[in-house]
Amino acid sequence: MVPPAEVIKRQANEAFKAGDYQTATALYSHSMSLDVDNPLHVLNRSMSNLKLTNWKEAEIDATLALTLSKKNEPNLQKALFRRSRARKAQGDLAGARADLKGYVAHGGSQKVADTEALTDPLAVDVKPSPIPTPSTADQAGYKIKDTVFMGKGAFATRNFHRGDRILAEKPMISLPEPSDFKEGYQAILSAVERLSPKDLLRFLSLHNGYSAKGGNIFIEIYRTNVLPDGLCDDASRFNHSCLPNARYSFHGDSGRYRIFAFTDIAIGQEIRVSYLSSRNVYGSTRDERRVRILAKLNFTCLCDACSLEGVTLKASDDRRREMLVLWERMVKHDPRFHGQRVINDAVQAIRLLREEGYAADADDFATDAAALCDAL
Ligand SMILES: C[S@@+](CC[C@H](N)C(=O)[O-])C[C@H]1O[C@@H](n2cnc3c(N)ncnc32)[C@H](O)[C@@H]1O
Repeated sequence: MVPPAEVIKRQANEAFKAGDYQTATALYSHSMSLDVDNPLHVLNRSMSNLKLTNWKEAEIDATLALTLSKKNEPNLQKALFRRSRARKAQGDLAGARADLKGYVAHGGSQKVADTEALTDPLAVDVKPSPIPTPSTADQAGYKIKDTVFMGKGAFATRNFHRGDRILAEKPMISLPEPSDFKEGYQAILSAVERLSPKDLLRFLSLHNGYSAKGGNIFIEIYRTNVLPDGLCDDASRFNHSCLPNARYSFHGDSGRYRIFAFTDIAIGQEIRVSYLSSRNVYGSTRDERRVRILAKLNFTCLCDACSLEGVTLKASDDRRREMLVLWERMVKHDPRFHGQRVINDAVQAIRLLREEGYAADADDFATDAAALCDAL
């Protein structure tokens, strides 16, 4: 298995070769953080910072590379050479000259040093990085930004009506649910290794909910953000709520994840989906949901329903307990004997869903009641 830091550095080098220095610099920052004692990451980042004319950052990177390189002569030469260019560009001519001297002392070419001393760093070929294309989010009517307690989340930038489609996004990684973990593990690593440098950077910027436990960063990020059949850039940013105002589903024909509004959603409101299947949400008490979410997803739910206390929490738990009983009774009803009772149960369940502020699944109860009555 190639260590994640190596995979990331390799893709950073690809971005660098393609002239995408922004992506390269950001990827080197990630690879450095995973392999802190290896000077190559920061040495390479000093070069991409030079390309971006980030002189101060390039100087700092080269200085760190010098410290980490110890007695590695080729690295020392490169670091001193790069730092001399960064220093010269900042007007520190004495510092730049001293670095070039050091470069020669560590085996660098005197002729190259003499030429460098005369070169104007601003005249060095600096290719502009490609202009970023607007993300799906900018066009769709939602914005990914910081929440108070849940990291980032998606917020409406226009009013949505119930039933509106909020997002349709092709997954960055599409993988069927693995049948066994070992096989899944390898498939995830291979899929991450195949990502383009830009997608790898997007992947690495996703939330990691498992980092405190160590392990492989690719697997951790994948586990935190995976939807039933893959992982998306934007869809994976929508937070969970036990009172969701939207839902996601995979649309096989277009190969896209789609998110639809369950309720009207006003500008500025956070759009939240449910990570659990419906009955596990509307049919469970706060404590049951917390246990399930912690075990399956490794976080403690802080949604509005889970943040209730005292009598309002008890009322919510009671409603959800009753909804589960109604649901279980409905599926067990024999329509030949219990036609009216089925309808009463469906009406009561829908009333409880409304009281709870749970916008989904009323149609499930209604459809089941209709199907049972039809069988009478
Ligand atoms: C798929 S990510 C969602 C986007 C994430 N908030 C981010 O910053 O990118 C899942 C993570 O978001 C946070 N999260 C989502 N819903 C939450 C909730 N209801 N309560 C607390 N944290 C939540 C948890 O840290 C979880 O591991």
